[in-house]
Amino acid sequence: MDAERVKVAELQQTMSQQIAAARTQEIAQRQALDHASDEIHQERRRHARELEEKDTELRKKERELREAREELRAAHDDLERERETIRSLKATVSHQSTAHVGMQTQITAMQAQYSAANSQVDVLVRKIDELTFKLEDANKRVIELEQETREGETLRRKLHNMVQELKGNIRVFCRVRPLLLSDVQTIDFTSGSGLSSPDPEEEDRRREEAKACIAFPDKMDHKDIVLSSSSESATGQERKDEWTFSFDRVFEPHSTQAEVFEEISQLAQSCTDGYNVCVFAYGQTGSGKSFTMEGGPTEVAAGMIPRAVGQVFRVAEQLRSKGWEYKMEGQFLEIYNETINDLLGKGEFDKKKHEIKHDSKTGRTTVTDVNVVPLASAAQVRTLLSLAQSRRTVAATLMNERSSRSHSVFTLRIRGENTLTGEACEGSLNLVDLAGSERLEKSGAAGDKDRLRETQNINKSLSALGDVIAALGEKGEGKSDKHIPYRNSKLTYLLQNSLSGNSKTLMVLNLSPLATHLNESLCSLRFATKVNNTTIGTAKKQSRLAGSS
Ligand SMILES: Nc1ncnc2c1ncn2[C@@H]1O[C@H](COP(=O)(O)OP(=O)(O)OP(=O)(O)O)[C@@H](O)[C@H]1O
Repeated sequence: MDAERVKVAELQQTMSQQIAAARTQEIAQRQALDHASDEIHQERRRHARELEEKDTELRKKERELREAREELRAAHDDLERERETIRSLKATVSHQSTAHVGMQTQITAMQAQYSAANSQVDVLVRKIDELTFKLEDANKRVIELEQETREGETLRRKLHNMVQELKGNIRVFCRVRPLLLSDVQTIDFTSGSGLSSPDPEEEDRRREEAKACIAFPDKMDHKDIVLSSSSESATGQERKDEWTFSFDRVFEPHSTQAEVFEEISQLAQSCTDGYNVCVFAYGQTGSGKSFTMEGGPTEVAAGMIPRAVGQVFRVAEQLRSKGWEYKMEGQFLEIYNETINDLLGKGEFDKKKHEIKHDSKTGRTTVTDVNVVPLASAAQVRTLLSLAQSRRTVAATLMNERSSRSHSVFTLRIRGENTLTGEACEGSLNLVDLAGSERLEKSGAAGDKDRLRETQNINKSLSALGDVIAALGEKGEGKSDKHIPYRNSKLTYLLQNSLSGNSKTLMVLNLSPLATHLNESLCSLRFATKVNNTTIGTAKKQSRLAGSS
């Protein structure tokens, strides 16, 4: 038992030792376990951390992958676009290549052209040289021709004046005006057969009856006019009378203002050559003097004054290229009852007393206290003319309700200087509308004191004009000491320098076509014939020609 007990005690001890050893081992193992558990825990934490890091990294990689994919897509798109651009560039390049080939061909062609043009240029340069040479030659010729033209112009002036002089210094034109409606009405009125007839045949018959028998037989040169009348003698026999007159030119009733002016234009031109030109319109009241000289308001109806003035301005302008510079001035006077009125004056009536002065040295005539207007254009002259027209003394007579009872004298003075040739000239153009030339009993003036005085004055001055012309004619025929009665009337005294010597005169005789005016027409024709037969100053003409430059 004790053995047992010792055994048990030994067992117990062994067991206790074992237990203690087991405990120590357990503690050790536990410690090892704790340690291992710690390590596991740490490992886990580390692993978790690593996992987390990996996760973060993964997410980062995924984001980067997404971004990379995005970029890839964008790059892909870019690439597509680039490809597209490249495709289009390739197309352009191929197009350009084609164009280039075309251009190359063109360049080759152009080069060929260029070299051809170059050869042409060479030819042209040679031609230009030749032309320059010719141009220099031509320029020299132009200068020579200009010189010749100037000399030709001087010669033309000489010849022009020679022709005018050969025609005679005083020329006479005769113009018969057409029958007017008012003429027929006047005849109707006096014959008492009613003022207007609706019957055209009756109208024609009356027109024929009203007309004087006037014929124009010279259809070539238009120089003759024949008046005829038939009457019954006391014994009942028919008596026929015929009168033939010849003038420088006869104008029939249908003649236009332009046709009349054509004949006068050369004469008007003389004043730009330094001559005094005088154009008179002569004839009984209502015969068409004012119509001839002033004319109507239209271009076609414009009379000799506006046409002559227009021509003078035109010629002056043309002569400018030949070195001529002209200055022009105008005056417009009226002689009424032997008194001078200034038609360009300011007031309603001209109350000033005007005197006529002649400068024997210069041959210039001036009238004191009258307006002399510098003229710059033909249009300005037209304005002056209408101003003067409104101021003219117009009085009624039996024969023409707008009868002008005064002489009107329009004077255009022209001074010219040639800067190239050194020539100078001074001329004047006098356009005179004479008062009606009818006799006393016809004008109905006999019963009216004022009209009687007017008519006497008109007749006095017209016969003074006739006397002056006749005396000038005698002087021209050799009576060098013949006295010329210029002072017998204001009209002749005013026109003294334009009627003699260095002057050219034209008288336009105006005739009425009416049978009732036949006697008056015959008187006018006889006066005009006397004037037409006058030749003035032949000797003077020659000396002027010889001396003129
Ligand atoms: N050639 C013509 N063509 C058309 N009408 C004309 C012509 N000549 C004159 N007449 C007309 O005859 C009328 C008288 O003419 P104008 O007034 O010119 O006469 P006049 O001789 O000047 O008269 P006065 O001596 O009274 O001034 C006017 O109505 C005018 O228009």
